[in-house]
Amino acid sequence: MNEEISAWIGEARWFAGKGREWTLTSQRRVGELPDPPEGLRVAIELAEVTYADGDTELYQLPLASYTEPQERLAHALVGEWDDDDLGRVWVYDALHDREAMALWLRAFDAAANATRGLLHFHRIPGHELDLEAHSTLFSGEQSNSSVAFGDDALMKVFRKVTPGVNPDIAIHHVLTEAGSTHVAALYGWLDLVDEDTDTTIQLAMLQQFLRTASDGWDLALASVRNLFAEADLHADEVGGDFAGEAARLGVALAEVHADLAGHFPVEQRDAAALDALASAMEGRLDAALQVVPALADHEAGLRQTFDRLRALDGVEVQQVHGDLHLGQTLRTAKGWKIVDFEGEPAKPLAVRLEPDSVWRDVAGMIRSFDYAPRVVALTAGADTAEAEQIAYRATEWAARNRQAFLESYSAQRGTGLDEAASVLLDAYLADKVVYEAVYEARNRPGWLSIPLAALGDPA
Ligand SMILES: Nc1ncnc2c1ncn2[C@@H]1O[C@H](COP(=O)(O)OP(=O)(O)O)[C@@H](O)[C@H]1O
Ligand SMILES: O=P(O)(O)O[C@H]1O[C@H](CO)[C@@H](O[C@H]2O[C@H](CO)[C@@H](O)[C@H](O)[C@H]2O)[C@H](O)[C@H]1O
Repeated sequence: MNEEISAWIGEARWFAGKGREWTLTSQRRVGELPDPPEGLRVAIELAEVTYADGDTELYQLPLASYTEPQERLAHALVGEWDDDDLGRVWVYDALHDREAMALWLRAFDAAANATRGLLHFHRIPGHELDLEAHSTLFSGEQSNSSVAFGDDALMKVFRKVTPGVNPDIAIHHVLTEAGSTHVAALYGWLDLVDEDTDTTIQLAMLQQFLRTASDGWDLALASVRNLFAEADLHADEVGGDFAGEAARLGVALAEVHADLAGHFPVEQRDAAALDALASAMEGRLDAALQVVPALADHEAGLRQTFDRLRALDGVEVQQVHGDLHLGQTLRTAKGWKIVDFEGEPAKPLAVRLEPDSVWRDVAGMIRSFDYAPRVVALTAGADTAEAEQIAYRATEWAARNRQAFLESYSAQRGTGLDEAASVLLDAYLADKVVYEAVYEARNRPGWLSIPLAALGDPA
């Protein structure tokens, strides 16, 4: 059984340890969903993975064990073994299984704030769940697993879990209660509460499903393709101009930042904190240079950018998104929504809840405005003459949308981009480019030229 579970984890999209040496060091059942039909058990298990260097990670595995094989779930089979209680069982990834997901939804609905053993189901009043809705598991490269229930609700099951507050739930909770129009409303969440060890692990989040929304990244790519198809026109002249949307995104982000500032602590950090921030950025550059040697051509300029932080007196910090890019935005008929407030998955939970500068989020979005035209240009396959023209237009598209976004963000916030803010923004932009260079080298080497191009010509 352990080998089958290990093989399945190793292949899973959400497993963060691909390419590293690891073993499954423990697995425990922490709860079962109530009222299953005869011949089915839906259990939530936690699997501990230990890496060769001693690091450990905990993964959530919701498993549906049937006493009969289920042909319809053949694609989601984890394994087949003898179980102490049920005898021979066929075990499937429960998220693919409509029967199992219906039980999960009913458990959320059963009673406000019900407790089932260690599992605590929390509900926010005000929305009646559609219990007849069929579940559909989202496909795609995601860190977690999301399941839609008809067009009513979306449940995100966190895969890599750690004790403590999950920022995605905490932030959605606060913004929902604040009546923010820029997030999908939170309907509920599931905690695993271990009173013996006094720890809580947040396992899942149930929220409004934005069924008709379009992904911001896809919309941006469509706009760029429109521009590239019109050889003689400029970004402001083609039908698919994105600047209006970029401006609306700026307003949405400023409003979200204002709501977050109203409900989480806002702190003033001194010059020593800025020194530490600059050192952290330099440290990330040092590590990145080992992975992407081409960064060495830009090292001096990057170090100067980080160093400029040390000349500032202080910085205001607050709760931010932490990992913002166009792929975390959804355009609905009613405006832009921002999703996935989990922060950078690679960072520990406690760090992700630490306040940061709003300019980190602004930098994240600006990087996306640079990526979109360059991604289209990379796949355009143009000859040399055309490539020059396309590169020019890519720069034009990025600059136009960056400006529209920044202007509307600053206007909504009521503060312009003063000198201190420019220094911060430049540092966060540089830090993100360094992060992206490593990300692309590891995950999409064909796209490494995108962050490198953002650093300009080598010094
Ligand atoms: N409330 C929602 N309604 C519809 N789609 C959503 C909603 N929230 C997120 N999504 C989409 O689901 C996918 C995964 O969401 P995300 O929060 O980024 O998950 P992950 O943590 O797994 O990266 C993304 O494509 C996102 O656009
Ligand atoms: O969505 P995640 O939190 O998993 O973020 C990671 O993957 C992103 C890619 O999907 C990556 O974003 C980079 O590529 C995007 C285009 O695919 C681009 O819009 C972003 O600006 C760029 O940073 C992100 O960096 C990484 O953390």
